[in-house]
Amino acid sequence: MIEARALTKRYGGRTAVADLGFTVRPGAVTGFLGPNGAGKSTTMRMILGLDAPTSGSVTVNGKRYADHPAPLHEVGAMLEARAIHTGRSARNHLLALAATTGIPRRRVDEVIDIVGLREVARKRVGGFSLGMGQRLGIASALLGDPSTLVLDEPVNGLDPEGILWIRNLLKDLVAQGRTVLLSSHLMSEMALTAEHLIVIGRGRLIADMSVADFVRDAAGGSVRVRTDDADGLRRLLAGPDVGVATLGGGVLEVTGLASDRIGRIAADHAIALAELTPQQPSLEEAFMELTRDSVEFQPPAREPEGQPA
Ligand SMILES: Nc1ncnc2c1ncn2[C@@H]1O[C@H](COP(=O)(O)OP(=O)(O)OP(=O)(O)O)[C@@H](O)[C@H]1O
Repeated sequence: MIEARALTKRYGGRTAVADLGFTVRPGAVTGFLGPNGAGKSTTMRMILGLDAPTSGSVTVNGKRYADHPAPLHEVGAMLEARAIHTGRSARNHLLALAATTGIPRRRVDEVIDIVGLREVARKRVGGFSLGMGQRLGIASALLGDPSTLVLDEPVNGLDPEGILWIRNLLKDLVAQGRTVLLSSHLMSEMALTAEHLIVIGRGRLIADMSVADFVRDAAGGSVRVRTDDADGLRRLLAGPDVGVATLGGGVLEVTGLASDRIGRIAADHAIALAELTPQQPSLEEAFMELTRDSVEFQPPAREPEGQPA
């Protein structure tokens, strides 16, 4: 369990994290999302005691990281997957890490098996692919058998097979009752991996919700309708909460009415429809909409096309 309370970090005059409060619970993968520079890495560093909060607090299993007598048994982390001495074998790297933290040698072979590196465990890490490096990073995080895992962009640069592997591993880890916090800037990836989302922008909390709620909220799109009688249908659809944009070529874009209702109104008035297509915004678009006001650099706003005055 990770709990942040009024967590704030300032670097000089710059506020990286501002008054952040959230709880990451066991048993579900929690995605930590935000545009570049939102403060994800800073927050993760504070969880792991690598950076001190300017004010507020963040605890793992009820205590600050530094107050745990054996923190590696409480929380495992992967911040930079490739920051590993390249001359050593994967096994020797893990053995050295285990030796300095009082973890038994047999745990090294266990984690090597969990991450599927047994075949290459005696090879030099310098020759590892990005995917193998990520597996080794996760093996290091699991070494102390921690109840909480903090992973910064673990799927970055991985091929589809590697992404699927991490996704399944994380599901297994939370099924064992662990707490997993996983950062990403890709909503589409998160929707497949996480069950809960914490979204931040400019260091502040924007959303703390289930992925199911996010997907449901994102589904409020428009409906594209094509007909030879666009003007007639437009008049019939008009209403206080309905928006109808004429896109040309007999195409209307309707908001505020479901497609089945539009089809029924057209049928009742004998208007033939050539097309009736609900337009769902992608999760990525919904995420960008949610964080729109908090991205650091924005392109100039575009005027919507064909919008009636
Ligand atoms: N050591 C530092 N000194 C000064 N400013 C910093 C430092 N670390 C981070 N920042 C600033 O704090 C803000 C948050 O950065 P952070 O790296 O936590 O964001 P992020 O969400 O992890 O972004 P990204 O997805 O790009 O990694 C940024 O504006 C960044 O420039």
